[in-house]
Amino acid sequence: MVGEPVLEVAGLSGGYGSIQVLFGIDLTVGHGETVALCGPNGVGKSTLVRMLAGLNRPSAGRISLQGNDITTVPGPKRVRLGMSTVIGQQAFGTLSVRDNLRMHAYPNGRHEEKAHTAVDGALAVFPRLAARADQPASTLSGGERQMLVLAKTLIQRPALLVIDEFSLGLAPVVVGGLLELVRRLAAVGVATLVIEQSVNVAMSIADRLLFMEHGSIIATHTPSELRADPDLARRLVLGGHAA
Ligand SMILES: Nc1ncnc2c1ncn2[C@@H]1O[C@H](COP(=O)(O)OP(=O)(O)OP(=O)(O)O)[C@@H](O)[C@H]1O
Repeated sequence: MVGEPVLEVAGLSGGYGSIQVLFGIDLTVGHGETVALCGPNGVGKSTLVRMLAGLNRPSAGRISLQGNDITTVPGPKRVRLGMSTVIGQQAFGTLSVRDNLRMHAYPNGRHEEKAHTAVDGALAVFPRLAARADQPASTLSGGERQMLVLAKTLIQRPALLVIDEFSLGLAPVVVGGLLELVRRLAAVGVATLVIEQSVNVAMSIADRLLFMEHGSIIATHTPSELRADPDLARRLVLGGHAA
């Protein structure tokens, strides 16, 4: 790991009512580190993200953010403590791209001039968004909407960024641009946890890949370990379906 953990999850369990989905998840993400969580459909990746975001309560275990126990802290307060969660491509459709970004620039007592600079800085990273700055967010394509969500995180500068379904449904060229942004965020110290179906995409971005099966993390590997043993990656991705 690079540096001290920004996110520390210990023994996290839980699910939906009487249905248990997660069974004792342990993981850490360090300062400037990018960790990818991979695994077949239905193993509990999104459930874990929902618990990190404060949308679902775990039945057991602990979540710490920068040394603070946030297990029972409500979602909005987690944002104030430095966690930014990207779940779906949320945006306010009727507002323009620029106004969507402005909404994230005003909190934390920033004055207007600083907010403008933050918005312009985020738009400069995404020329496609800059060209559409005055268009309603509802008119953006899926990839452009993902860019908008990530541009917001550039403004927020979270300590921890959690991205669900990082590349789902996006063209490779768009994914390439998003990978570049996550690398930039890592370079300025942001800890990132990405949920990613494609092991190839995960290997191109992550320092470590965690593989889940049936609500547990069953393996942790670096990209170089996986490149050295392509069969290992295949077995982990296929999970219980491997021959
Ligand atoms: N609201 C819910 N109520 C009951 N069960 C749910 C609910 N949401 C998800 N589940 C179940 O929890 C399990 C884990 O789902 P989850 O969405 O976390 O998996 P995932 O690993 O993110 O899958 P995918 O890659 O397909 O998105 C699945 O069996 C799913 O059917």
